[in-house]
Amino acid sequence: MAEGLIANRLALIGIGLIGSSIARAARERGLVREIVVQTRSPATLERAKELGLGDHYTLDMAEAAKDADVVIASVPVGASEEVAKAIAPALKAGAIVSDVGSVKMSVVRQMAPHLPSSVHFVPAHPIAGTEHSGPDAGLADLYVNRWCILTPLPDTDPAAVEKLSALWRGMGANVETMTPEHHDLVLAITSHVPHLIAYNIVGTAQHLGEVTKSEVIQYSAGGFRDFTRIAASDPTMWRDIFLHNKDAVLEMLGRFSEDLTALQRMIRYGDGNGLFDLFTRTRAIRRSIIDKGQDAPEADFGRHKIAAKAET
Ligand SMILES: NC(=O)c1ccc[n+]([C@@H]2O[C@H](COP(=O)([O-])OP(=O)(O)OC[C@H]3O[C@@H](n4cnc5c(N)ncnc54)[C@H](O)[C@@H]3O)[C@@H](O)[C@H]2O)c1
Ligand SMILES: O=C(O)C(=O)C[C@]1(C(=O)O)C=C[C@@H](O)C=C1
Repeated sequence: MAEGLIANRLALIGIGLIGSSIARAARERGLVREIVVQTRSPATLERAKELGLGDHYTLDMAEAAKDADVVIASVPVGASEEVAKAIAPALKAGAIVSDVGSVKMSVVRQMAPHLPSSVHFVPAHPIAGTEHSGPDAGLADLYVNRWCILTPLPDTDPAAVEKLSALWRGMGANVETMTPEHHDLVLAITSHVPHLIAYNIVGTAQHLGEVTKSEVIQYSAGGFRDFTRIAASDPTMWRDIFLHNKDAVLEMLGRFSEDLTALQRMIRYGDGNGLFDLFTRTRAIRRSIIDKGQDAPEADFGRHKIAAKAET
């Protein structure tokens, strides 16, 4: 295989923000020889063709998976089982099957039982995205210097894990491996709960606007705007994330609510020192995240801290 080439045929099931970013990055960096694009709507498939995202196009998942060395599902996590069932009969022996879902335990549960033992299943999650969706939203450099977490099962062939890692590294990502359980706990606090809070505060502001007939939304200042960018994210994707990472999200939300109540008390009882101390600590943490570069390889996922806390 030519230098830089990781696979001959890459099949992309789903060609939205994440799938089309993979297509663009893999093509631009010469990581695969051919790309097969699958999506369920003829209009999106036509758009993918216009954008030149692949070499072959189909609406049929099994047709796409046939003869592929690597198949990556980039669909809402709730559709994972449907994908596994559809592609399973068409997969060639030795193929790598992966995904990009924001939740990992549920994806493993949905997909693993349907995949033949002759293929290698290596679930993955690039920690990179935007609030936009669809094939036009993809970016060739979306994964550069971002983390991609792989959650292989204990009996997964290390060579397959290494091949998928090489593909993600080839797209510019830093690759980390962890268990699906640990992934779901970490992402609940770093990604899922923040999205829930953003969705919620926009809802609260809108409700307030309706009740008082004031202009809450119209005059929302920089803080609200910065804080709520992610509330514009895709409703299907986020509905599925919350339904499929229920336990970890509820665990982190419980902790968040307790901390919020503590803040509420400080305000109620005029505990200025308490507020000042907390804001001083959080400012230092937030600044260190920016200084380190959130996605730099040295950054720590805080996994030990979170795991230790969750076990208490
Ligand atoms: N958007 C992000 O920031 C981000 C980041 C990392 C991972 N992810 C994960 O990537 C996956 C795809 O997200 P995206 O942002 O590319 O979404 P998207 O909406 O841009 O694209 C979704 C694709 O999946 C297809 N699809 C939707 N429902 C389907 C179904 N029921 N059956 C088959 N195909 C279906 C759509 O036709 C489209 O091709 C999700 O699992 C999400 O959790 C998203
Ligand atoms: O930047 C954004 O818009 C994102 O929400 C990206 C983000 C995140 O929370 O960091 C969202 C979901 C993914 O699973 C991975 C990345």
